[in-house]
Amino acid sequence: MMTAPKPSYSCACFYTDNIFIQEFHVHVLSSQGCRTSEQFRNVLETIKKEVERRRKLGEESLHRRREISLHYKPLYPEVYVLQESFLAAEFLTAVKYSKSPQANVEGLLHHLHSITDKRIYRLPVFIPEFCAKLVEELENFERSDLPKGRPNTMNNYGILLNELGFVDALTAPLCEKYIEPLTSLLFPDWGGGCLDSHRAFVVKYALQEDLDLSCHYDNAEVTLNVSLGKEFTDGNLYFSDMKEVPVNERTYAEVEHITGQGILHRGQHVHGALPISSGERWNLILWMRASDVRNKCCPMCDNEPVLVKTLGDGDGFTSVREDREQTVDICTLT
Ligand SMILES: O=C(O)CCC(=O)C(=O)O
Ligand SMILES: [Fe+2]
Repeated sequence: MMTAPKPSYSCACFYTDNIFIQEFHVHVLSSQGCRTSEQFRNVLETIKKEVERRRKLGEESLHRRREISLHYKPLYPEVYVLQESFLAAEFLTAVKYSKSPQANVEGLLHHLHSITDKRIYRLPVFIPEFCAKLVEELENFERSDLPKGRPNTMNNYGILLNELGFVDALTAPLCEKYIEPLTSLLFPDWGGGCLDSHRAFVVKYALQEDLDLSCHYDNAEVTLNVSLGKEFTDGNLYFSDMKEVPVNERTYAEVEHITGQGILHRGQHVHGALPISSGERWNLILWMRASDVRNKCCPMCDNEPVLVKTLGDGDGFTSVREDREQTVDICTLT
């Protein structure tokens, strides 16, 4: 029996809510108002443009992917295929422990560094040589005149790794074989044991470009953020609390970047990044999704998702009913 490729879905709130207004460094819902009519008009215009951009996102991404696969010549083809030699020894030990029959969270915590009591964990992930090569590869791509998809409206200089072909042989096996054993112990209550898709991108900060990242939560159940270098000062991450904690009750913890080391946190943990004051900062971000969790409650609007079929990768929602219909259609044809 043949099955068609699985359709992708976003929640309808992607086309109405959580739109970042650069001028005020805030995310707004389409229904929120402003103080002056001029502000309101500007905000409306920004929202209109952003909604338009989001609607075309899937199609444009597929177009870029095709162009890149036809015309881009990688500098280091080997960085697209995960090898254990890219991974830090401490990471491999933590993964091995997590896969062992006696593994439990207390035991795993001996292999990680807990940052405060906020369920934020640091551990070495990549060896520095791999980080340097990956950044060089991405710089090479940046120099090409091929089209580039940016991660989101808060980040204008990062790169979407799926468009370059990094998912199948690098980030997917990294998530499935190495990260999930850890997250299933650390975040079982957030789908850490049933992560089934992810969005992979790099963020880049430099003096004439983006310097910092406003406070936000991710469209993810669990996030891994790995520092890739290069040389920079400041730019620490900061974490407050889960998004449901009232703003006046939130406390903040700052987290430094160390090349090759990753920070694992819950996607709904509110966080941001302070401005760098010199150099260039690159980080690999994996927004990992669990359809079991998000199918019940969309992490961006906190409602049961209203599924909208999208081109491209979608946001990790699945539809049991549609998938069944999809299989039936093809069977009828063959
Ligand atoms: O700047 C960073 O390293 C954080 C990036 C981040 O939080 C995100 O893209 O979701
Ligand atoms: Fe984030």
